[in-house]
Amino acid sequence: MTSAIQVKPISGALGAEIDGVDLASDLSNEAFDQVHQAFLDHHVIFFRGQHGLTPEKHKAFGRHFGTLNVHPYVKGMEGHPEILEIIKEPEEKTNFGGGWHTDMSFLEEPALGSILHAIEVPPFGGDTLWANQHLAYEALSDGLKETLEGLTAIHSAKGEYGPKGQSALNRQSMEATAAPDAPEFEHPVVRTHPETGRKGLYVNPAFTLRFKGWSRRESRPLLNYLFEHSRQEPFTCRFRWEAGSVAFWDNRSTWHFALNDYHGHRRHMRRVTVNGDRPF
Ligand SMILES: O=C(O)CCC(=O)C(=O)O
Ligand SMILES: [Fe+2]
Repeated sequence: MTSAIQVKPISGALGAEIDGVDLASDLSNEAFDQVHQAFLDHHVIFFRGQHGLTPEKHKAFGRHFGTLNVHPYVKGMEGHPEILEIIKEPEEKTNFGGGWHTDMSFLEEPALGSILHAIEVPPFGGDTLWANQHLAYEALSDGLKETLEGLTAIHSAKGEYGPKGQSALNRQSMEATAAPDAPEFEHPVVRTHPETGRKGLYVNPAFTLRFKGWSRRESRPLLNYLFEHSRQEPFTCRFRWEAGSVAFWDNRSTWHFALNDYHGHRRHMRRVTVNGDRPF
């Protein structure tokens, strides 16, 4: 049987739009395999016009890939604890996800992927950017690659969700709990993707605090170098949302950044987060 699914890359680095899939319908095994393969090949995939994706269907699609996460610090949607309502009201100044990060690297088993559904979008702005962390790793010198291979990093939510955090804490439209005592977890700096075997950088500006066995001050210069390196334009793509658009990204191989450039307008998204495994 031939399939109507089409995969159209949106940049040379990562990201592809998928045509011919209704995420609210029961996907055939063949369609599901194609979506999964596109996800692995392109690291973030986009679907347009998914107006029928109810909270139940959104969760059902996520469950194809793993169990669903209930965020430890941000309150979920009424009746759907696994769904985060990411809302910015017109008068709010800060936004959720407004700095480069990968979701939930502060857990022992960080998120595999996140599935974001646009409910209401501003007339301009509010785009999201992604950065391919395989490309970031591959662009490093052999010497630095070798050094980083031997390093472990400490991740925690205590900064972002602590007193000076940039996250959802100071926002009215999303209820977040302060977590100044959030636990620390160790992850390798160079992570091997569990499904493709490809290596990538796995540190990020939001949740990586320092290298294991190094002080914070010692870690800062090298971490800052990696943070600047990893966000370079040739590693990125940028997506323009419409109501009904869906993005499904791989948190094991990408960073993302939600632009906050639509003051005076409302933006409302819903996210389902798929649990992942322990990085190695
Ligand atoms: O609102 C967005 O575009 C992305 C926000 C974010 O970081 C997330 O949903 O994980
Ligand atoms: Fe995020």
